[in-house]
Amino acid sequence: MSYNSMKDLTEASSRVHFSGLHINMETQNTQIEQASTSMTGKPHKQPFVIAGVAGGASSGKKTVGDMIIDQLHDQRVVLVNQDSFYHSLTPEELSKVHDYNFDHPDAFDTEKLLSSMEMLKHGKSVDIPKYDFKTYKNSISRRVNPSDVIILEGILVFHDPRVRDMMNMKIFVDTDADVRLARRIRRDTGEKGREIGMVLDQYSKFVKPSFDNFILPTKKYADIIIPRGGDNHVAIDLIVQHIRTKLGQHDLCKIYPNLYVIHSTFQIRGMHTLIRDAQTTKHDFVFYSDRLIRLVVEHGLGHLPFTEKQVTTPTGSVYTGVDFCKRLCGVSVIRSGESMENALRACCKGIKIGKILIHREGDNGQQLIYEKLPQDISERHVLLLDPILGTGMPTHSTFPFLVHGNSAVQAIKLLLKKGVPEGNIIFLNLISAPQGVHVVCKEFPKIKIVTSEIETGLNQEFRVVPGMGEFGDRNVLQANVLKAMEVFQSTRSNKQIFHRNVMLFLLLQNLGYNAAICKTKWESSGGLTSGNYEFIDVVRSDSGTRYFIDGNFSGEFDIARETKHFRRIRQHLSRHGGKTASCRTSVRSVPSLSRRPRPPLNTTVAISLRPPRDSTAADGGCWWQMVVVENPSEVGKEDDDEMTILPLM
Ligand SMILES: Nc1ncnc2c1ncn2[C@@H]1O[C@H](COP(=O)(O)OP(=O)(O)O)[C@@H](O)[C@H]1O
Ligand SMILES: Nc1ccn([C@@H]2O[C@H](COP(=O)(O)O)[C@@H](O)[C@H]2O)c(=O)n1
Repeated sequence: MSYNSMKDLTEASSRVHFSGLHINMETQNTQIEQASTSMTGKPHKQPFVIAGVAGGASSGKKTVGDMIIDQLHDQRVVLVNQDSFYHSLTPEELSKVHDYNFDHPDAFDTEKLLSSMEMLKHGKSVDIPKYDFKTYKNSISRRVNPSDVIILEGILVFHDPRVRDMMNMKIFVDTDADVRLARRIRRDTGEKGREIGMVLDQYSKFVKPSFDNFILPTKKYADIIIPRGGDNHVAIDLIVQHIRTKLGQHDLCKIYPNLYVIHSTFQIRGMHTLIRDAQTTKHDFVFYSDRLIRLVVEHGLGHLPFTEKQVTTPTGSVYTGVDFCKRLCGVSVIRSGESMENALRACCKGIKIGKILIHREGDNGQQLIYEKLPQDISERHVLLLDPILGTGMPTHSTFPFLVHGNSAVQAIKLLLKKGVPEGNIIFLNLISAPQGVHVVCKEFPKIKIVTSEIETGLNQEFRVVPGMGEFGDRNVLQANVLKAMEVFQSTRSNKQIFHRNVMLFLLLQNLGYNAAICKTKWESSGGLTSGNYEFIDVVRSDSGTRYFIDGNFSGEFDIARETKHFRRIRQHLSRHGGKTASCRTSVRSVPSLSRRPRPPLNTTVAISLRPPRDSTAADGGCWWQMVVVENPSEVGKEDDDEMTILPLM
């Protein structure tokens, strides 16, 4: 299997991959062949398989090509014949046609063949000439559109190395010379209306010598040699199976044999759709991401070594099976990796799980690594857990500030330092960016990466796209808050007790968050009514990101007379947690709110929408007030997105 160059394949591998339903099109005798885009309307990706079929004239190349197309009836396949690229004969050549060698490489316009294949390979339609064996000319063309599989068939398709290198699969049809000659006589005297004497003359003068000199020597380039051509159904079945496998794989899997993307089904795509949707509820996010993680974990466990084991069944029969590998452990990269621990524990009862925390310190991006790993880790197989593989940048890279992805490289290096053999590490991701895959697979070729989807890439902020947001934040904190809410449901009516319980629960889980009850109180002044507000202030210990947890956030905004504007804000706040900035935006979307001073960047913001007693500032009945509480610990930080609001309805 080879792409034109490694660079081509690397580029292709960063693109969106889609495997799904395809339109079956007629591949011959049509003026327009194949649709240019898949049914999704997405841009065409590089064809996955360019199969070259070579062999002597009348060996059955076209027959084999047609049989492959027939079996790949649910895929978009196109057959291109090398015959289409025969040079048209000049009047002079035509006058001495018996002396013309049609079996010599120079008889073909190989440059045109190459450029046409390049076009198809890069997803562009191309006009391919039609050759007329009676007039010895190519006049009209047929439009061929790009497809997922391109089959190029012809006596000399393996001759030019540039054409050969475009092929992912090379097939040589090996049919006995006498069979080929018999078929040729029948074809040339019948279809082409030639004299038998002329056919035999051409055979001995050009066809046979060229076969021996140019065609047979290319047999060595073949990946598969098919004896008996179209009669060999087993060989054709195997070829079709291989093409199907390749079509279902991500391009990156072709570069890195240590990368495994779990087989995608519509069920899996459905779960991905749910967890990637920013509107998905916390419950659904946790539930479906957990289901997907279990699949990744199970797939990863499948890569562990096993020993054969026989057991006796209750019927007294002997069952020959396998025994799981016992010496294994999990290691989660804190914090997002912790969200995978439950799934691992569910699959491997009592498994030891270590932790690695890569902590960024200061603006120079200097990293500190904390670890708590099993003492005998060097003797274990390690399932390294991190749901998102992002940049994969190694340390001292151009982007020292990036912790995501970098953490993967750092964590692996630490495991190696602890004596874990590289081949004993299985890195489990839920989603992986191609950039991170390149870095990890290149630097650690013996590590296996198991993931459920490969992403399109990274955006300008080096975040994985399409991605699913900060996984750890969406999952670990939310999962624990949800758990706490469930546990302390009975105290929910008393907000003070409920908040204290949830706060203590979070602290006791040792999640790497600091939590405190935060109370704000304000006096009435300048049109604002006095009031107070309480929430749980959660701060991520490493990055300092703040979260604002309120057991009944939307309840704060319940008023008797809701207006359209008011409802819009309330819905926005109750649907999902938003960054401070988006919260401000929505507040600003109400005209009178926007006239109020914008809170400074270094403050914690509490927003209350209770009607001020003496207010005349009504937006069609919507009263509001905004309270800005200075947060001394945040002074100096100018990050607008430091605080995230997680309303819990
Ligand atoms: N296995 C086969 N048994 C009988 N006839 C065959 C077989 N394979 C091909 N043929 C016939 O031989 C001729 C040449 O086959 P084709 O597939 O066009 O060969 P090529 O493309 O190598 O020139 C065609 O008439 C075809 O029908
Ligand atoms: N005008 C022509 C052009 C080509 N040939 C013969 O066709 C054979 C290649 O076609 P296949 O379909 O069999 O691959 C080759 O052997 C040429 O001699 C011809 O006779 N006249």
